[in-house]
Amino acid sequence: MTEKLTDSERVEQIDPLLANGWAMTDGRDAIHKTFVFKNFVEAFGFMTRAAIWAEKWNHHPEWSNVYKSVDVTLTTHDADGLSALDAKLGAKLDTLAGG
Ligand SMILES: C[C@H](O)[C@H](O)[C@H]1CNC2=NC(N)=NC(=O)C2=N1
Repeated sequence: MTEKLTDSERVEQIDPLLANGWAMTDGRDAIHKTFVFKNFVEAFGFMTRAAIWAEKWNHHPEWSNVYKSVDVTLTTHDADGLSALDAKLGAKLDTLAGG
C-alpha cells in the first residue's frame, strides 16, 4: 500500500517541487503545475514522454491539455494524498519539460 508522506518527508520531497513552480491544490492533498510549451506538438510530445514514465511507474497524472498548455495535478489515489510517487513523477515531469 502506498503511504501518504509525513510532514518531514514533505519538506524533503515536496518543498523542492513547490520551489520549482508546483503549488498545493486547494481542498486536496495534491500538487499542480501548468506547463507551457512553444506549440501544441511540443506539449503533446511532453505528454507522450511523460506517459511512458507514468506507465513504467504505474503512477498516473491527472492532466488536461489546451493547445500549448498542459495542466497537471499529482496525488496518489490509493493513499488519498501525496506520496513519494507524486514527488518522483513531479520531478520527472520537470526534467522532461526542460525545467
Ligand atoms: C490499481 C491502481 O489504480 C494502480 O495501482 C495505480 C494506477 N495509477 C495510479 N496513479 C495515481 N496517481 N494514484 C494511484 O493510486 C494509482 N494507482
